[in-house]
Amino acid sequence: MGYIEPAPIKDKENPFESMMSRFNVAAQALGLEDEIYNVLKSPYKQVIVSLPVTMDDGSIRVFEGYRVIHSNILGPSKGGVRFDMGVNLDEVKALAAWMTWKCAVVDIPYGGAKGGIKCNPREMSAGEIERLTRTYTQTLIEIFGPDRDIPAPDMGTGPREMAWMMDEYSKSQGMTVNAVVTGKPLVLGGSLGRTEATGRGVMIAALSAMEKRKINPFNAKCAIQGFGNVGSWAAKLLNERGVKVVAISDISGAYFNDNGIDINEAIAYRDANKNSLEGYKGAEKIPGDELLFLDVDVLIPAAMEDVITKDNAGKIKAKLIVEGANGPTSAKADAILKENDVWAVPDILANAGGVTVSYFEWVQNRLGYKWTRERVNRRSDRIMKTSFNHVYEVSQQYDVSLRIAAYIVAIDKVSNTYKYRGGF
Ligand SMILES: NC(=O)C1=CN([C@@H]2O[C@H](COP(=O)(O)OP(=O)(O)OC[C@H]3O[C@@H](n4cnc5c(N)ncnc54)[C@H](OP(=O)(O)O)[C@@H]3O)[C@@H](O)[C@H]2O)C=CC1
Ligand SMILES: O=C(O)CCC(=O)C(=O)O
Repeated sequence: MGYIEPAPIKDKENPFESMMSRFNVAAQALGLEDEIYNVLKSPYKQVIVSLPVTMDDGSIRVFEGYRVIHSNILGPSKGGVRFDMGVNLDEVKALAAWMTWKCAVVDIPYGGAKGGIKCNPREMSAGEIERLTRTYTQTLIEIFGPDRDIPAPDMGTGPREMAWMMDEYSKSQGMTVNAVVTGKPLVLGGSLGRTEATGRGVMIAALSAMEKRKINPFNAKCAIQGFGNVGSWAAKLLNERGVKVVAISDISGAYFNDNGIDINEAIAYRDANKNSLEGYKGAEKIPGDELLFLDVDVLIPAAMEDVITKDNAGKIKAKLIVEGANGPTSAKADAILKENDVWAVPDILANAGGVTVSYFEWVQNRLGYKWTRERVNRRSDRIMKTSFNHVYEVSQQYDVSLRIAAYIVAIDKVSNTYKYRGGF
């Protein structure tokens, strides 16, 4: 009985409904036909699997796993796999739909998918995680494929899990198929630049938005929630470009230093401290939630969904929110942010650097050729800048927020492609 789940968090907005309410506004602005509206709002495939795994003590535990393919209109579906106790079908459905819109916003030829396993990897040994990852891959072997559905890392997963997935899939095909997942270790065909790609894209989106809002990076203060892959890379890269990062956080709490945190020191501390900032002395420890309400120019939520809600959006002092995480702002908070003239660079634009470099990884695997880091960064920076400028122009043209503009760009692209393909 050691595996009783925590009680669900009450009053959380349903992430799929949150996604749909933005989709509806954008669909209306575009005058989307009912027939296409119905196709785009419905996930194409939703799979729930039971995954029996032998634990280290010899017991067998059954985990619940998911893979949702929201759309394959633009191409094979693409999206990460999350290992977390909060994983549930509505969350995975929302995350899969966001992948469809994200790939469309940055104009890469993928549909959207997402997967996850309800588990707590922090309480599992490497062997248990490996068996779970391999069982998940094996159970969904018919779904995955380099031309069908291509997983990648998300919260709680990384290159290690992608290596196991690639190996398990390859064994089932009797040959090495490295293009079946992205975010792999370099030796298995991973791309230079993928590890930092999402944080790098967040940095480009933040600097592009700061320019439009006339915030000088060299005078700007920034707070970042979440110090995992996305948050720590965004912190490091923004800091290198002059932005003072005054607050960071992880599950252990938030850490504030108005003179600026030494990000390289914080990363080294985390890496030497079982991946946790607990006990970090380079800043004052403050309650985790207070980070959101600090007097900063830029706020980067880079941890999880639904942290900026109708109940706390009014307390945000930042002029700019750049969404490193997927779905950090609930739909009901949008109006409050608009009223207070807080701009939000939405997830489907701001964190698209990750999937962009995943696309480059897949292209390199298929070419059997490796690009230099410089080429990867140059091309992904260009895509992020071009996409930001496009979304900004659409927001001016339709007089809507950057979020609704990004949905307009995405829905327009997917619906036009659908019309050309027809017959779905
Ligand atoms: N990795 C990628 O390429 C992409 C990720 N994303 C999104 O970015 C977000 C973060 O993903 P990623 O960085 O990969 O995940 P990681 O697992 O690497 O990091 C998550 C971070 O969030 C922290 N965190 C979790 N809960 C809280 C909390 N309640 N308060 C403060 N911090 C918290 C974790 O702390 P601790 O370690 O202590 O648990 C950790 O620092 C997710 O929404 C993901 O979907 C989006 C696009 C691509
Ligand atoms: O890199 C990828 O393919 C997907 C990353 C992801 O899951 C995301 O952007 O949310």
